Amino acid sequence: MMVEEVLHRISEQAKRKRMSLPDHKTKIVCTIGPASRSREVLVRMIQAGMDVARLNLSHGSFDEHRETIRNIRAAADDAGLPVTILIDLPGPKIRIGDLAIEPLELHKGEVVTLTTAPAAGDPTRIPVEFEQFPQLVSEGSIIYLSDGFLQLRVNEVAGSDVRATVIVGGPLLSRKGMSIVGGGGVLAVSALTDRDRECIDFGLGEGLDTFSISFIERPEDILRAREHAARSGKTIKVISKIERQEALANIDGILRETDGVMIARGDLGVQIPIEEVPAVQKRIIQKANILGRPVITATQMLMSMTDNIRPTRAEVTDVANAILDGTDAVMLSEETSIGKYPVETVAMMAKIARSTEEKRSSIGPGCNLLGYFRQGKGREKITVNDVVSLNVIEALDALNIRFVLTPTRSGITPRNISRFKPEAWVLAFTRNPSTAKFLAFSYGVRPFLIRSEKEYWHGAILDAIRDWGLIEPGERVVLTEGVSPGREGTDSLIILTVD
Ligand SMILES: Nc1ncnc2c1ncn2[C@@H]1O[C@H](COP(=O)(O)OP(=O)(O)OP(=O)(O)O)[C@@H](O)[C@H]1O
Ligand SMILES: CC(=O)C(=O)O
Ligand SMILES: [K+]
Ligand SMILES: [Mg+2]
Repeated sequence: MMVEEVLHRISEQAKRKRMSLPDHKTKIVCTIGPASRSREVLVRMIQAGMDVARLNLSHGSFDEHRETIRNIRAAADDAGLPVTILIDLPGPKIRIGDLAIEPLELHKGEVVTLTTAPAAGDPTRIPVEFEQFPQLVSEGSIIYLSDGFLQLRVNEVAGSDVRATVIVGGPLLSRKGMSIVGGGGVLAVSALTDRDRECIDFGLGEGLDTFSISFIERPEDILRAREHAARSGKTIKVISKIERQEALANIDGILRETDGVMIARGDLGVQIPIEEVPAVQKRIIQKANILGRPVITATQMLMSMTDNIRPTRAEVTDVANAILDGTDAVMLSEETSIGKYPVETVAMMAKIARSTEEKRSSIGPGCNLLGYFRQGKGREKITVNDVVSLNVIEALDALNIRFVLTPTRSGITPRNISRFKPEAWVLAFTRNPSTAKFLAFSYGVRPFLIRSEKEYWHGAILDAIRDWGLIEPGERVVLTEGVSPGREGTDSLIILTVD
């Protein structure tokens, strides 16, 4: 009965369309906003390759996001493809409020007033949604707006008003972020704010369990989020957004505690010298790969496609380089939330990913992860699971195998294989919906939800993939399994020839 049940479930997933896998393995995360929240656009984005829909709770109301969540679920059903929803928490970011006229054009040399007093309707005053703001700046402070695209220099502080001269002008939109350099004020707010807790409750209420925490400082910030969810009896998956200096100083502890990590280059590029971003990106990707944590490279990847149908060469190269560095996922922000070409941008991402992945082996690995584990430091701390994943990679290469089948509870086994960025697909079979959802962030992993007991998995899984037409008769596949009694996790691999 168990076997029938699993077959029924898997074939249900496959029946909608004859099972096919994408032509690329890099996962694509898209920020959903006014340009993309309709069911119709979402279906096309999913078909173009969107794996994860990101809702940035810094923007929009709970009601709006609730409707967007409904649309995403309906669109995923329409497309017959899985989509994971990521809730991005606002964090302690100082933002400007809603502008009376949008965009507000700031001109070089002009003097503007930023104010924490109600400024509604007065187009000459820019509201700031942070009461202590005037205390954080003083004459000479530099204020960066909108990820540093706009710059102001403070002339004077008068009560709740701050007057500043525009050094670098341009269009300003509502609710853009602000970053202050110089001024003596210290921003002493925890990475997990009260608003973040409300947003976690909102997400849990919508049946979601994957959250990204903005401006994480240290591992304790992750624990606070986990504890908050635990009060409602829930377990959550946390993606730590690395976007400030303190997080870089604590990166090893953060990576150990977190489920996944995002290189949030928008804020990071203002919080640290911008020229250090490329090296930081490579270092975080390497560390995340070693620990088998999925890593997302985010912000400005195809920025010019917000307005144009074609990206720049530099942007295409940036996406390709992040993939060669070993990123699991790439993310789109403005491009899909407010851009003119959300669907085309996703399709472009997918095209760059396919082409880059095809050439990865001839270009050579960005970081030598295999070497790390086979000699040097990785050798000392090696686990049984590490050894199994290394043996899987060896078998895939030596025998030219196209599929690894991994029954999994926590997702560790497919993630540990995926971190080597193999050419084979990792098909992960799990009974845990949360595990299946979170594997959407891992390179080259396709999760399937099953209901059967472990003993019945092998036959059922093989039957199902044969039915899908993914595997040719006579083809070899790798299957991982846990056989040690009383020990959790994978400790064995089998090389099976499909009849
Ligand atoms: N739900 C939304 N409603 C309206 N506009 C949105 C929404 N989500 C995103 N946007 C727009 O897209 C822009 C880019 O999105 P993004 O998620 O990068 O935000 P951000 O303001 O840079 O903040 P963060 O640092 O948290 O990412 C936002 O600044 C905003 O203008
Ligand atoms: C994504 C994000 O928060 C950033 O790039 O700053
Ligand atoms: K955010
Ligand atoms: Mg940010």
